[in-house]
Amino acid sequence: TVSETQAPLSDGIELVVDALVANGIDTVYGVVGIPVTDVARVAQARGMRYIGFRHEQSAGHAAAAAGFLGGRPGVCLTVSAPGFLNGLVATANATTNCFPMIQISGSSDRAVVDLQRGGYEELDQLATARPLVKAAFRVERVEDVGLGVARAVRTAMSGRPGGVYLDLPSTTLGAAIAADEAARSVITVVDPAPRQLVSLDALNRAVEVIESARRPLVVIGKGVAQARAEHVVTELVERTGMPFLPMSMAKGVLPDGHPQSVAAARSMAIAEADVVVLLGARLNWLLGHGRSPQWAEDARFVQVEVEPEELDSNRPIAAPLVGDLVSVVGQLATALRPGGIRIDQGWLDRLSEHAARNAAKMAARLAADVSPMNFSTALGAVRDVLAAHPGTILVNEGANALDFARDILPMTMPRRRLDCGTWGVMGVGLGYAVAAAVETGLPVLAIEGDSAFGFSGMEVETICRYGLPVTTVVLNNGGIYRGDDPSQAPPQPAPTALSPSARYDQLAEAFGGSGYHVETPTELTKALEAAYAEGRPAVVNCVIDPTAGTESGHIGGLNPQRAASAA
Ligand SMILES: Cc1ncc(Cc2csc(CCOP(=O)(O)OP(=O)(O)O)c2C)c(N)n1
Ligand SMILES: [Mg+2]
Repeated sequence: TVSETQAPLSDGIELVVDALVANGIDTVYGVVGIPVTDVARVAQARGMRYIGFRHEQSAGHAAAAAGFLGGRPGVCLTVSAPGFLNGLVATANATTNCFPMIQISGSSDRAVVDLQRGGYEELDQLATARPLVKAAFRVERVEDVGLGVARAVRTAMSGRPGGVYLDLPSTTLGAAIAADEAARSVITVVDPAPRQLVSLDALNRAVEVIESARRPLVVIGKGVAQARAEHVVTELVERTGMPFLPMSMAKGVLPDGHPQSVAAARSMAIAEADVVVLLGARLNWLLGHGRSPQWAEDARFVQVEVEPEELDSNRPIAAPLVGDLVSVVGQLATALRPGGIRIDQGWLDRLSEHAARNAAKMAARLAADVSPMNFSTALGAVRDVLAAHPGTILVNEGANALDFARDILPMTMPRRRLDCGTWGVMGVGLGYAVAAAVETGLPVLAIEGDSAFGFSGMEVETICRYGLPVTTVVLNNGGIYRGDDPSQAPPQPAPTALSPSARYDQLAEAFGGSGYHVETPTELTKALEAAYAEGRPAVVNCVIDPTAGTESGHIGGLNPQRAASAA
């Protein structure tokens, strides 16, 4: 309360909300509790959306997805210690994925924590977060809250985007400050991700390398989707005629059906390319570290990358271009002369023939009349429904559920696919789905392995509580990778086993959503069409042949190669 004479007061809780609003943040994803519940209340009172989750990891994944989709940091709000730790997985994953997000967490009284006196939810959260995120800041003084938020916004967005941790002790949140001083302390960040162009020397070097190519290949990474660089990348690809390969979350930057896409001939394109142009794509494990035999020993790499230290991480980069993708790809597209690259037409023809053969083999698998369904026949039905709803945002996780869906479900627009990403994290699904629906208002289709679904399954209640247009399809093969793994010690279930007759559809019904249990492609098609027509929360329990999967999907080779047991 304010007496007649006293100047109006604000406090840390009001101030953190003022600072978020001043920086264009309109949504907070979180789980409330001590000491942040009033932050969520004040956010709502200020006209922001607060989306309350069942687990902080999903709230954090939602904030990360909001950052990827929305072009400004997503914000996750967590309570101290265990809530902070639950959210930290998502902030670390956002950092690995280069998605801009801020995890704001309450923390316990420093005076007690630093003397380890056994305080409530005692943990040095700043020290815990620092090694796992792009940057971590703590605000001790209430007058610095605006500065802390501004630093978090700029750090999350600039250079290589990532996850930033902002620690707000309960004492800071509760501290009073004169309202006029509070207003003056708020900082609105100007141009959080400034343009960065390359020098003429660097540009000419890259032009020389690219124009020397006979078998060039453009690899489009999710950084292009994140940077909203689809227009300049389309110009570069179509002006030069170079074939391109999209990484999974870059699908749709150019439509998957584009004549220059060589996704269906990926291995051949990678093995035979003599000049590789990496656009917002890192030569990490997802690209075999750029090593032979997957890649040609003498291939030369041009890399457009905002983080200089990424260059040469796996292969020497013949022409490094350090800057932001929109600026640098625009410079490159202009500098490359039409017809300046003499691409080997015979190579292009062989790639097209190979891609057409692979596409025909896939089409046969999708149309196979088998029962029970397998991944191909189920996803063949999904593919046809998705084609009728091109604006859909697709969320996808699992092992086989991921690998088959990535190859079978084409994307035609950028930022319409969200999946396990660079870290291969299970548990992103429903958090990503919530953010996709909240941020875009578009229909969301989550294609989930049954194990992957379980990591965030309770968020079905969140989806139902907000009435979001999210349809979750559980590809239920009764296990992690497959459902027929023999147990080493019956009657114990095998380590990979899940309930073979689980009815995930009934979870939706428990919270007022629609549930569908399907065993054929026709039933799956009908369920999806009904869910789209309703535009409300739905879970489709899709029975898949338990023998249909392979251990670890396409990356089984990463498991330990056990020489002893092979002997
Ligand atoms: C946080 C975390 N914990 C465990 C794992 C290890 C894993 C990789 S893929 C996967 C699930 C595979 O089963 P699912 O039923 O979803 O898919 P399918 O192959 O179609 O049967 C697990 C548990 C990862 N990557 N992340
Ligand atoms: Mg499974």
